[in-house]
Amino acid sequence: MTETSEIRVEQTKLDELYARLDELREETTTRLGTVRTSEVGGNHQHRTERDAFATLYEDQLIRLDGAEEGLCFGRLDIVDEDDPTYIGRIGLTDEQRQQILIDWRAPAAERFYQSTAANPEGIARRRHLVTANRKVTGIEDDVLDIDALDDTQRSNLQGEGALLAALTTHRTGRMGDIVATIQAEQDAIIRRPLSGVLVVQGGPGTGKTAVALHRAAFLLYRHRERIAKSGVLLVGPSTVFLKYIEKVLPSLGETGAVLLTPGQLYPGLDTDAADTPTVAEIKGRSVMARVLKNHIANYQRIPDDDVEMRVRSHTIVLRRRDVQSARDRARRSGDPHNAARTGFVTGLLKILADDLAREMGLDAPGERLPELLDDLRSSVDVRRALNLAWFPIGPAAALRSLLSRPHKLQAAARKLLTPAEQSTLLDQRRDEFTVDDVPLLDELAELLGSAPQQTQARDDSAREYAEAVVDMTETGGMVSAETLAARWEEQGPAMTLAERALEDREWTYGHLVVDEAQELSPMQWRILFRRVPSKSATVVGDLAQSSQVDNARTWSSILDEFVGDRFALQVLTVSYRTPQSVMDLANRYLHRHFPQLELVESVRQGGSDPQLDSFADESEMLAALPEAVAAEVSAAEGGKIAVIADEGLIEPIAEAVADFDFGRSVTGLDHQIALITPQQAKGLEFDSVIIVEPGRIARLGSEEGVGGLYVALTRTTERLRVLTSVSTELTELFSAEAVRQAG
Ligand SMILES: Nc1ncnc2c1ncn2[C@@H]1O[C@H](COP(=O)(O)OP(=O)(O)OP(=O)(O)O)[C@@H](O)[C@H]1O
Repeated sequence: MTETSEIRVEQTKLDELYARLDELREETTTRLGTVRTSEVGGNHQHRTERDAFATLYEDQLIRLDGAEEGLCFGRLDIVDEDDPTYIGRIGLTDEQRQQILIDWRAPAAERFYQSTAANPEGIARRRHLVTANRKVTGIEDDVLDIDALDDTQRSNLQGEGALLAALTTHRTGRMGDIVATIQAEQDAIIRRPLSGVLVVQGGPGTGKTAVALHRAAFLLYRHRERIAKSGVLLVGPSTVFLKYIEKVLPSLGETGAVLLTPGQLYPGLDTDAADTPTVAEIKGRSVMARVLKNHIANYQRIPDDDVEMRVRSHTIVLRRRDVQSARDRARRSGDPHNAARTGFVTGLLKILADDLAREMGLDAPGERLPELLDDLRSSVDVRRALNLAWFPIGPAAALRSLLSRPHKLQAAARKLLTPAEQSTLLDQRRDEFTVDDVPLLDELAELLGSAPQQTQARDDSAREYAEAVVDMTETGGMVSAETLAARWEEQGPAMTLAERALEDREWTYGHLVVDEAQELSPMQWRILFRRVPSKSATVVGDLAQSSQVDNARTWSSILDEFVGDRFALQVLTVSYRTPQSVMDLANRYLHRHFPQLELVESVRQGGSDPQLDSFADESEMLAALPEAVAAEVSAAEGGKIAVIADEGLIEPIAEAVADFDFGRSVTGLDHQIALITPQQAKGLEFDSVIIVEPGRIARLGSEEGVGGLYVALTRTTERLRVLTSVSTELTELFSAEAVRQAG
């Protein structure tokens, strides 16, 4: 058979699958219509069931719609089986309940990704189908067991490299799924068991994010009953990054994940404000947990002497020893500060009521107890004395007080932070909360108990974000009728998984996925494991891209405090993004600073050489920028371009490129050109990248700078251009490159 006739065969199969998809859509739409128009009213149970079914059908429809593009992408010819098996985005059965398409996550699909010529696992041939708009446009075959193929089959081998085809398409500003071309080493990670901590270390572009997202989809599918109710928490470095990846899970039919940045982990707060690296480092240390504990304990104080208090016209005494025993009892309860205060205050009020009764000439309070308690409560002296002894406070106020009052910080941090470190924290304090305050607030909320008023009121941006997540999650989470009914019972119909999770500081998720995990501080790990007490987690990152690159840092040293050595480590070494020519330059740069870190090989051999443009000074460089951008726009042929520069240069660059279709930060993803900092560039990729003034990014070789420049160097899928007005270490590497090439 020729390629065209092979394509015809596959087209017939594809037509059959799409026909079934259409049929199921129609059936589900009819069912949904019937449920929706069924008699309104009925008792609560009926309403609950009806709504549960409506949601089920809506979810089903979304799943079916989501499978429209690329419904079927693979075929397996299994030795000794007459009919081939087809693999797709979802599973389908025909009217007789015969399986006609296997979901990529089902056990039966494993061999599609795992089998190799060395270990064919009973597969004679694996076929990738390239499709567009319900048409088969290409076929690629891997023959895994040549002996198992007959002569005709052997002569019909064809293919254009589905993987390379996928890799060389233009970037769209949003990450897509890789379900058709998952590689065996990636698949092995995706399908690992749910429990325990799995760390995936890999250089830039090795598919860590892709693997983490497909693993989340896999776990939601395979362990739906265990984790769909609680959901998956996915934490990424920035809102730009979350926007970049937000479509992957819905495209896989899964929306049971809540996507947050570290600045959004505390309900009511949504911040990307950053501290200086020195302050962030101190705030991130695990010893801060002890500082905070001491700080709260300091709000439980025994007075130096007995305290005289006026209650109406009487004088009573709050005895020091009574305060001490009430405090000890309250502490022994193990309740958080604000909850334990109730027991503390009640105990003391009883004693004071006895005293007051005696002052009034009564033997005991007796029936007048409520009246006496009212008197005590309305006494300013009593309120002040009890508050001084056990001060009710919320997390935000407690943190502000710790970071702004030297004596409070000193009292809490004695022997834990040096006087110089304490001064650093006090000197650098800011009005707004920062990303590194988030775990401190959460820790305080844990120590204090009930949510404080001031953090319940969400500010507008937080609400908007929550709504965006809710919009996304509401639609496709595969919620069972039972779950939905339970949810209705408890919360009413308006609460979706994401909404509840975002509102509730004590919400616990079924699985945690952390991307760019090398960036997290010990305090951030504490908040994450508090959200996922089962410690079922997929942690992906690259130590080399860290803003705190340091030769001694390993995943063991990062996780030791939380899970000891109980984590599995998988390493990915092949980059699917950056061409080898650019990777060589990035490797060389990295190796200079961190010779122990593993170098990355690229799947894309060759590629155009990175280009360096040197200028006499910064203004000359900025003047030349529009021409460089124009050249990249034309070379990218409609693809995406990033201009990456240090924060301080963003404004002048924005002026220089004002005539182009560009956007800054998160809006950059919706324009042809994104103007971003290395921090914002984390995890993203573009067809072409222009780095402006690498010396400013590298900041004289500071650890943060090296990681940042390495990130910037590895964002391109095609072309890299560097503009500089000062000679730097990177410039030297360019000449080395040229020499190497000349040789
Ligand atoms: N098996 C695959 N098939 C097709 N494309 C793939 C595959 N694996 C990875 N890619 C693509 O390679 C690119 C890099 O992947 P990804 O962003 O997941 O890498 P990463 O390791 O997270 O990178 P970084 O550390 O730089 O953030 C993406 O465009 C991704 O879609």
